[in-house]
Amino acid sequence: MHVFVINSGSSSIKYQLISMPEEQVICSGMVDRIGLANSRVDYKAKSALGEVSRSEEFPVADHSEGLKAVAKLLTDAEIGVISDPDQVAVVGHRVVHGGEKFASTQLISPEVKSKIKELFPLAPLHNPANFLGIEVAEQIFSKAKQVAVFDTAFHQTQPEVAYRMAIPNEFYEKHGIRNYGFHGTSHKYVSERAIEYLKQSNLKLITIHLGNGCSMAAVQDGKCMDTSMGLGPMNGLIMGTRAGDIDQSVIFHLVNQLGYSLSEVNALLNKKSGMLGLTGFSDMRDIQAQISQGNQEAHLAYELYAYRIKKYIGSFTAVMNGLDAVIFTGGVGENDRMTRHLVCEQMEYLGIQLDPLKNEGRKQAIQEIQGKDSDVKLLVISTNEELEIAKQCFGLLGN
Ligand SMILES: Nc1ncnc2c1ncn2[C@@H]1O[C@H](COP(=O)(O)OP(=O)(O)O)[C@@H](O)[C@H]1O
Ligand SMILES: CC(=O)OP(=O)(O)O
Ligand SMILES: [Mg+2]
Repeated sequence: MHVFVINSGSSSIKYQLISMPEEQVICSGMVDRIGLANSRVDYKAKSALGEVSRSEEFPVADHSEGLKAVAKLLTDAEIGVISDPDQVAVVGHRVVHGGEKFASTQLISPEVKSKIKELFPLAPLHNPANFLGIEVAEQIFSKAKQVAVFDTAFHQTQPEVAYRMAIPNEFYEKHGIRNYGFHGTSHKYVSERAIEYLKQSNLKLITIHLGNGCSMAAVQDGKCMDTSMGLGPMNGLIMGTRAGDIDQSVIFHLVNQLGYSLSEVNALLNKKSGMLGLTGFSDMRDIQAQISQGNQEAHLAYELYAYRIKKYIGSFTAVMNGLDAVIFTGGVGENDRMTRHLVCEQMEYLGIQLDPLKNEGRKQAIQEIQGKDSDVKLLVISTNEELEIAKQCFGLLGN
């Protein structure tokens, strides 16, 4: 069964065509910088001739054009992997916010679509792009079943003490204001890999997903017990461009004293803060380069970033009354040894001790980086949200 997985972001589309249940990636790629003059379409496929790839730069006005460009590559006479879009049986969509309505993967119907639309205000950077991806895919892959896999679903096992907020009850009861949590597909995927690898299911795990957006989850016996993001994907950890936890008074101060409008505050906290606000760069590789040039602000930003993660490790360990393993994942978690080093230093009290040599380089898909005296396993595991989405689709429709 061919599953085409689409992960639509605000300005990008990541995609993979995966043959299930073999879990074989037939092709993969990304459309980046949608809406700009220098958009880029990347495509990589395995064919009888070996690996083929193509990268093109041309203006891609919107998600519809982006997906059409991808469909053209999929069916290209020379480097394509299918002859007709109808060969795709299922399209799996990452949908960031599923609210309380969706605790599991859904076959997309008009009702599911209208619910996803209702949730736009809760994830304004993500759900509209996800919705657009669904509408365009329905046109291009018109014979395929469309499936939604929600970032929030894995976190629906959180107990009430973790997800309720101390505001009047009616805001929860009438308006669904509570903590939801995001990146659930990634937290689920890496926690399951860790459970398989450690050959034990009753484990207390902390999964740390560090990409552009960053979040952590406390996972006990395979179930999410708490997570660092809340109503929307803004709070918790410091991220590429998002501030994460801040004192709410900052918002009132910005509005009442500094004359900001609410939409300016929103843009400030979502798009201009985090590592970008602290250093002028959102990509950790650029910030690393600044540190090597002696930039003190860049160094301080790294310390803030790691300090926030340490605080969540402490609180999640308290929540679970113990800790067996910490898992680093996402572009930063998988590649940035300095982040892992700063997070793990001076954590002996919690049984965490990093081996600096093992932390240096990545040799295995699942790499252990703890020292010999560490009570807690420290694992670096590559996330694969696309594969997890394909698995969910196969689970729903495979038989
Ligand atoms: N070799 C590396 N060293 C340090 N950071 C890296 C490296 N490669 C990628 N990153 C970081 O990973 C981030 C992207 O992570 P990713 O999980 O792909 O993000 P997302 O899926 O949220 O777009 C980049 O912005 C960069 O900060
Ligand atoms: C939910 C979220 O923050 O997603 P991303 O990291 O893809 O921006
Ligand atoms: Mg991501």
